[in-house]
Amino acid sequence: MAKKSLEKSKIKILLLEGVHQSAVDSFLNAGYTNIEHLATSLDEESLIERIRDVHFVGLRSRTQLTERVFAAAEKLSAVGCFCIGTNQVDLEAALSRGIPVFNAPYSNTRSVAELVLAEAIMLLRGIPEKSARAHQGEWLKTAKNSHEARGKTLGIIGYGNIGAQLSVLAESLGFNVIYYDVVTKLGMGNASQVGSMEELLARADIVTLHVPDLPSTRWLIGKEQIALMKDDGILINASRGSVVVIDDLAEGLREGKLLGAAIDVFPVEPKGADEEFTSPLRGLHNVILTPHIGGSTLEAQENIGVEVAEKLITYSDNGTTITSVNFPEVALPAHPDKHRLLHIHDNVPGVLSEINRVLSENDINISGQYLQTNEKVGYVVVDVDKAYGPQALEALRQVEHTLRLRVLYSETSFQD
Ligand SMILES: NC(=O)c1ccc[n+]([C@@H]2O[C@H](COP(=O)([O-])OP(=O)(O)OC[C@H]3O[C@@H](n4cnc5c(N)ncnc54)[C@H](O)[C@@H]3O)[C@@H](O)[C@H]2O)c1
Ligand SMILES: O=C(O)[C@H](O)COP(=O)(O)O
Repeated sequence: MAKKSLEKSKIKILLLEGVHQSAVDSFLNAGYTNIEHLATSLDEESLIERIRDVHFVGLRSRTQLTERVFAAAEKLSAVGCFCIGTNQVDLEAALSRGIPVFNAPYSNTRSVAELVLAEAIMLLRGIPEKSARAHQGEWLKTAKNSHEARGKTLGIIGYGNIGAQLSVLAESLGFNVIYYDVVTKLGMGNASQVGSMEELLARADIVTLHVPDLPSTRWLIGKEQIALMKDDGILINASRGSVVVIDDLAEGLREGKLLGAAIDVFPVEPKGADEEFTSPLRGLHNVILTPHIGGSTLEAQENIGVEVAEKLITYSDNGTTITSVNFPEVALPAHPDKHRLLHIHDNVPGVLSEINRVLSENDINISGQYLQTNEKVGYVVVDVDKAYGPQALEALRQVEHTLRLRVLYSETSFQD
């Protein structure tokens, strides 16, 4: 009887944090029907219980995939972050188990850029305070501390996908744009790169942060950096809560050094809608506080749902790891009527020749082969003629340094 891959209906997919329905629809359209779709995140213990028989997990920025969670996730094949950031996932723990992690690096950049631009204008006009007072029946009609955006300098720290998109939108409104990045980057439009963060802090009327969460960006902006900013400067952070020392920012605002701030991400964020949000910034004038919604637009979420689901489906169906954030990137064109072996191993010399020795000893003809490695892991995709016995697969599993072997039988797809 012809060998069959695990039926798609048996491949279990767990989607957390209200991942958009577009992801569910993509899986269903591709034949994957065993989907659990939760509106919330799960804490570590609950996740450990729920993830044991899960093949693919999808999450957003709140769910922590720790070493303990990966240790419990015996069947986990791949992770989809339905967002940009992947700092919530222990990427090393995933890699050491041969599990690729995917994300959506572009789908919500526009949403963040638009929000930041809107906040910059609101803060330049003192709208948060004026609006709050009006709600209380007061009429704060004054031009004091109110400024046009035109001609102001917007300083972008981190000129990646979001920073660069923001740069274009901001210039079209009349901002002068300067940016600081650890990498030398060509500016969009007339934006110009400055040589140091200190220079940017000193020159910008509004400083906005768009760096990833890295050891080098932890607490990047604290007392010392705020002191370097212009008097009446404005700080916006929609990157990660670990980038700004929030107590120092609160002090800068209370003392009147800064005119205002807009903060979307916090060092500690509530785990759900029923947990109180606490922050030293609560109650301060001219401060916009938002609950980590920079990328939360229907447009972005719908696009992210499709983008990441497709990456997981493609990996499940044919082993493609292109755009994975932690894995060697491999895409081998399909060879009709061949079986596909996906061999994931520690990146040490000699594994590929050992795999080929096993294939040769078992008289298995290779139709196509592609190997990619990163510092830790090697990933080889081999398309082979169908005739071989179970002992060949077992021998491949026994190759020293093997982390994982998957077989995609040509009739359908996927096996363990
Ligand atoms: N608030 C939200 O809802 C929301 C939504 C999307 C993304 N984000 C966050 O926004 C951030 C930026 O996202 P992106 O897609 O633009 O990332 P990106 O990777 O495209 O760009 C990040 C840039 O920061 C630069 N950088 C790294 N370290 C730096 C440092 N110490 N100083 C200056 N520059 C540095 C990099 O070189 C890169 O150009 C990420 O932290 C992401 O998680 C938040
Ligand atoms: O990394 C991201 O894309 C943002 O932080 C958005 O995360 P979210 O999907 O949890 O809103």
